[in-house]
Amino acid sequence: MSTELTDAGRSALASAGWKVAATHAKKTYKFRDFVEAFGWMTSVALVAEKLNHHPEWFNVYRTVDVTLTTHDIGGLSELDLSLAERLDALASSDDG
Ligand SMILES: C[C@H](O)[C@H](O)[C@H]1CNC2=NC(N)=NC(=O)C2=N1
Repeated sequence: MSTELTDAGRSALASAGWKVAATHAKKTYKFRDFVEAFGWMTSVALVAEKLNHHPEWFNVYRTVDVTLTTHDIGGLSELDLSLAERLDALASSDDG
């Protein structure tokens, strides 16, 4: 069973630009074009498989809306914070 995210963890998500709600966190990523968006999603897919924790997302052209939540606790867990950190790191490594 995952552990519920602490208040400090919630603050960390908010500071990183995530919109934090009671049961989930959301962020919109915007890339240069569809290929960059989809490339990022492909990298994220491999990380998500490794973590066994997967984003809920919606892609239109160069925009990806992401929601993070942990089903087995019906809310945010430490796994969501770990995944968020990976998503942000992969998105900033796409900058150049
Ligand atoms: C059985 C398997 O461990 C679970 O379904 C995993 C897979 N990926 C998951 N991803 C997310 N975001 N939340 C989960 O609770 C979750 N659970």
